[in-house]
Amino acid sequence: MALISVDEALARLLRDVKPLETEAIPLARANGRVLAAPLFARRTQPPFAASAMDGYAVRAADIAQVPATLEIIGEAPAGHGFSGSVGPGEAVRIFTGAPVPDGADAILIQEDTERNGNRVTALESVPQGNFVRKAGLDFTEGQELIAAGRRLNFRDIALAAAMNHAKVHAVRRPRVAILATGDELVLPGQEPGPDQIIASNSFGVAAFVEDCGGNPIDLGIAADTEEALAIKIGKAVEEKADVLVTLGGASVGDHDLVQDVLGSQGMELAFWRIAMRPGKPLMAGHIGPVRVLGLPGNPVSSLVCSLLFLKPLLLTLQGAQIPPRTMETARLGASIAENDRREDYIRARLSFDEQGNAVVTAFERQDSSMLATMTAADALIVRSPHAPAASAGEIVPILRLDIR
Ligand SMILES: Nc1nc2c(c(=O)[nH]1)N[C@H]1C(S)=C(S)[C@@H](COP(=O)(O)OP(=O)(O)OC[C@H]3O[C@@H](n4cnc5c(N)ncnc54)[C@H](O)[C@@H]3O)O[C@H]1N2
Ligand code: MOO
Repeated sequence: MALISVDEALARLLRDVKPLETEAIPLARANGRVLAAPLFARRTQPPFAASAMDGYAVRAADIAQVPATLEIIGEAPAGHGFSGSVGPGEAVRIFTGAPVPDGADAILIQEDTERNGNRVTALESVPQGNFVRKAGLDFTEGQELIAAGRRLNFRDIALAAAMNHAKVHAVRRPRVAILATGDELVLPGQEPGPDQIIASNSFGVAAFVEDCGGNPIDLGIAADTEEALAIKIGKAVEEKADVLVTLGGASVGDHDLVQDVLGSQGMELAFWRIAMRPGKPLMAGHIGPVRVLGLPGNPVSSLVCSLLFLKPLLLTLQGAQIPPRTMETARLGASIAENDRREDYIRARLSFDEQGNAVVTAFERQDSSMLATMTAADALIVRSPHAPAASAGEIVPILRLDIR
């Protein structure tokens, strides 16, 4: 089978993927969730003209000539407006966030005054509207402020609260069953046999699923037998997973049985093997409603493929926009060789030169088993198929690893 391009693989993976059902959730649990419907302001903010500073509510005309002494007729702390009206020669002691009383048209900050009993002397003049936040400065009732499909972040949560939403409608989290495969694997904390290693991929992928708004379901480790694999794959269907991620056993070896067993469980294959490094043996398909993504076993391959394929799949299931693969560029810190036919994702360190330009330097060793390099990396340099050799200083696309 020929290798297909990353773009073609993504298109096949996402074909016919529809957003999951929606649910109402408390705002306090909405971080990272995708809005199912636009959010409209349920109130105007601020709801009244408010003071932006601690000081005195005055009539600007009264202090056009300074010094000018005014009579303090009351006080307005936040949460307790002054009910009277400020007349000529009068002022109200006011604090940040309090409603500006009728009659006043400016705030004089306390640093520019001298207080003497219930009189205050203005030492500076101020223009009308000084330090007054008009009603609706931030937003007005009915305004659409957060679009459907937005993955809520800390700023959105604050805004949704200010708009007076205690709950929001979000797409439910995708359920993602994760199955490690291989006789060589034991769980962290166990004592591996002489020919064994610790299973790392399922932990990394589960954390990544959470980062993408999904709920990981750990199916454990299946031994390299058809029976063991069939039981675990059946479990993913039983658990009503939206996605089944298998790890390893995707390549061409005699013990790479995953695809065969998935096939015997009714999987329809969307693609297998792509022109990408790392990640060549990537496979996708579906067993009825369960989307299957077969990630290669090499640890870095499983993580890079998660970034490039699992993330768009989980975002699409949640009705969210998929960001472009690369949005940034950097200058090469050292030359890189010409590329072959596979789109290459090169682990690299980011730094900044004296002018503040981002500089990206590839690690010398790029073996897809090296997790320590993956953690040391800040970004992946993205090399298109057959990209010519590039020298230090040339600008290349990068994919940052430190953003969620
Ligand atoms: N003759 C060929 N051999 C290989 C090819 C090929 O095209 N022809 N492709 C290579 C590439 S590229 C990759 S990537 C690997 C991936 O193969 P599999 O998906 O079948 O993965 P495994 O063989 O099961 O494992 C590969 C490697 O990763 C380790 N591993 C597996 N699962 C885990 C886990 N959960 N945690 C940590 N490490 C894991 C496993 O022990 C192996 O070392 O195939 C190449 N071979
Ligand atoms: O695709 Mo493999 O992932 O190059 O190591």
